[in-house]
Amino acid sequence: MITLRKLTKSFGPRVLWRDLDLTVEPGRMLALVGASGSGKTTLLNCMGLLERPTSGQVLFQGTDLSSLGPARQRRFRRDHLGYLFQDYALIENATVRANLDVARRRGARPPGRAEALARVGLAGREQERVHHLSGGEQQRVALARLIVKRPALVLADEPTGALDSDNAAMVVDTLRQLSREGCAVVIATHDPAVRDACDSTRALEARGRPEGLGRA
Ligand SMILES: Nc1ncnc2c1ncn2[C@@H]1O[C@H](COP(=O)(O)OP(=O)(O)OP(=O)(O)O)[C@@H](O)[C@H]1O
Repeated sequence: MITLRKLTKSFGPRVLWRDLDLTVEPGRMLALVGASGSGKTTLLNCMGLLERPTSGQVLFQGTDLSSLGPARQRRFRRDHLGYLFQDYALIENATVRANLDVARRRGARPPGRAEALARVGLAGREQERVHHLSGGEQQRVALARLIVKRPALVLADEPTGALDSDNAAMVVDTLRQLSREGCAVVIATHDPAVRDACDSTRALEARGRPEGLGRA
């Protein structure tokens, strides 16, 4: 379970969000929505410890992640966190197999590589180089990487933004399957179909101007 407590993020005088409280339980999918620039990516990055909030806490299974030292933060990312991006974020000049092996944890239980690839419709494609695959196939590799990793928390940033409807449905179905297996899933999205497939929605407000300046 991940809990945000009174989380605030500012860039200079500009407050993106203030005193945000949020909990995502295992087995649940949350859609983060809001206008472009409302801070969805920044919020995911704070949850994934890629960025520091200005104030507040990010609690994972009761531990305040922002209070951990760099080594324990790295371990959290390695052991518990899975990311899914619009641009796939794979090692492009490596094989499908190598991309999955990076994620697989030592001593991990099945599903293994072959089963994960079968689940995303890429059975037998282990030896292919990622840069030879289509965009939709690359996102399927990224999904297979999540399946072999089985993270407790998946943060997905516009994961269907560049995909056709079949591949988008594969993304939603796979994230739903991961949530059924106990994962907490947070998806930043502009896609109403993805939002509707989630259990709940959190809308971030667009706050274009520095606080205290009022409306034009
Ligand atoms: N390091 C930074 N320094 C200053 N401003 C930043 C920084 N990172 C993000 N921002 C600003 O914060 C705002 C929120 O950005 P963010 O990418 O989180 O929005 P978003 O809701 O994900 O947008 P989109 O839907 O277009 O992806 C933007 O105006 C962006 O320019």
